[in-house]
Amino acid sequence: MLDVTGLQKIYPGQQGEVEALRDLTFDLGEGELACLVGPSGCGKTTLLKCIAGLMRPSSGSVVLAGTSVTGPPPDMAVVFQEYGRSLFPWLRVRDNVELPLKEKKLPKQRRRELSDEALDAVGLLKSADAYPWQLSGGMQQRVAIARAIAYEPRVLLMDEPFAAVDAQTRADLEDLIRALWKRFSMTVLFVTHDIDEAVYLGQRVLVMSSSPTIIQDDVAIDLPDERDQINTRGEHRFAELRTRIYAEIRNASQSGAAQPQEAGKTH
Ligand SMILES: Nc1ncnc2c1ncn2[C@@H]1O[C@H](COP(=O)(O)OP(=O)(O)OP(=O)(O)O)[C@@H](O)[C@H]1O
Repeated sequence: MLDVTGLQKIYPGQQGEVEALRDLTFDLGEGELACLVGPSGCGKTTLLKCIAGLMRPSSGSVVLAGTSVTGPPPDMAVVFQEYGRSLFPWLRVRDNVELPLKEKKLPKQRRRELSDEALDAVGLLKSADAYPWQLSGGMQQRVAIARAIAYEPRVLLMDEPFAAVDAQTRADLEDLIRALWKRFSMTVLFVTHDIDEAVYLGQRVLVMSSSPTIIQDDVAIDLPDERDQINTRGEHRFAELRTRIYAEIRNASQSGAAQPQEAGKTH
């Protein structure tokens, strides 16, 4: 579904070049929910921008459903961390959600159906006529998620989307993402620096090394599919998985890039 092969990104700089990504290779199957974690500054955002077609890699390729990504693909949506900057304050909630659908040139009635369904799915149908600034941070992020879902993407990319909300809201949004992923059968790539969040959400966690970056490990999350904030996080297996990933990230931060794992290898 999504194939990333040999991805490298070098930024030019006044004090020399920065090799943000060295050699990233992995693939996501249709309908998979994978999380990507790594130490601060390892290139998570850079990778997501390359996958979303917002930035050209220096070498390597991103292929979505057999087509090379050279610009924003039509069936991909992205949710960024900064919901405050991603919503237009002068547009009501519904108009924010429908804006990309207008760009898709969908007729008015279809736009309304999709925005109703998406706002209902995130529990905000009653706030459709409010302005973003009248809503809490968590509600604004739900609007951004509704906007992404209404677009009916095959692939949803999320870049640390819950970093700026409080712990309880974050837990609710995590459960919302898993519910939406099941309901809309999307392929989801979720970037986070929070290891517990990655283990709780994902079917798979890709661990990035420190910069210059490779995929250091690809961990299958063999927890039951039905997840629950209290019971799942209390499971012995949850603790084992988080400890393993935590140790890898700490080692990566201390020692720099490690040798790459075989692409797609799981444990
Ligand atoms: N436009 C740019 N020009 C030069 N260097 C850049 C640019 N954008 C990012 N970098 C560098 O590339 C590396 C990766 O940055 P990136 O923002 O992708 O990492 P990140 O993992 O998302 O960071 P964080 O965890 O702090 O959000 C960093 O060393 C950063 O300084």
